[in-house]
Amino acid sequence: MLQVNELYVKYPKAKEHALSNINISFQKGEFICILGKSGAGKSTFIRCLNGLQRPTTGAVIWNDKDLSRLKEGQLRKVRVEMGMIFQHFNLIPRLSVFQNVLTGMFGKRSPWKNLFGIFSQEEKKLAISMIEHVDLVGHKDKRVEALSGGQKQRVAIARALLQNPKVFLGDEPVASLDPGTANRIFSLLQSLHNEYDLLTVINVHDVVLAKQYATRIIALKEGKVIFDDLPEKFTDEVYDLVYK
Ligand SMILES: Nc1ncnc2c1ncn2[C@@H]1O[C@H](COP(=O)(O)OP(=O)(O)OP(=O)(O)O)[C@@H](O)[C@H]1O
Repeated sequence: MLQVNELYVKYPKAKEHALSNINISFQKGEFICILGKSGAGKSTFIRCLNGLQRPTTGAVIWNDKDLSRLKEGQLRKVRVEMGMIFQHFNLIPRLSVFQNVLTGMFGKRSPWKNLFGIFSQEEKKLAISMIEHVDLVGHKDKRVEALSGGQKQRVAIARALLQNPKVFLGDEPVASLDPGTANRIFSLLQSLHNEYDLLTVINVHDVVLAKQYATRIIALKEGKVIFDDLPEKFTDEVYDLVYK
């Protein structure tokens, strides 16, 4: 479904590659957690999957298209199929929950409709159903800046879902949340993953969360894959290898 071939990324002026020789195949239905120390390359990797980061060499193949060869306009279309959530939510703080969720449709509509905020009844209904899905109905008209971190991440999840994505990507989506809230967000992601039959790929610091929710764990160290297997195979010895 999504494939990474001989992927290398080197940032301008950096001495070392941020990612080296990554070869991975992802299948629909997998719930994958990416682990690794700070600076291991997790964020760079996840951003390569939807073309936010261009590889220096190598390919990211999505439905027979090599994303690294697409122009920015073509990439934007592909990104509609890949919902993404972030550590700092990337919402518009002064807009309401409802307005923020509606922006998830922007990639599919004409720019002038977006500019004037014109949405059909059907589009509005869909946005409301996503807000229900993430359990925020009572907060629909509140400004996002008035919400808690966990609620903000729920808004971001609803916005990403409104794109009707096939892939769900998360770049440290629970790093700013307390452990209980982080667990509830992962539980929500897991149930949406199952309901919408997605491929989910999430970077996470918390090994316990990864082992609880992932169907497959990939660990990076210094830009290389050093573990790619079932969560139960992620033993204490592997932990030491990854984090020491
Ligand atoms: N824009 C950039 N310019 C130069 N170097 C960068 C840039 N972004 C990341 N790097 C470097 O690339 C390497 C991988 O960074 P990346 O952010 O992908 O790691 P990470 O595993 O996501 O780290 P963290 O958990 O701290 O977010 C690091 O050495 C980092 O310093």
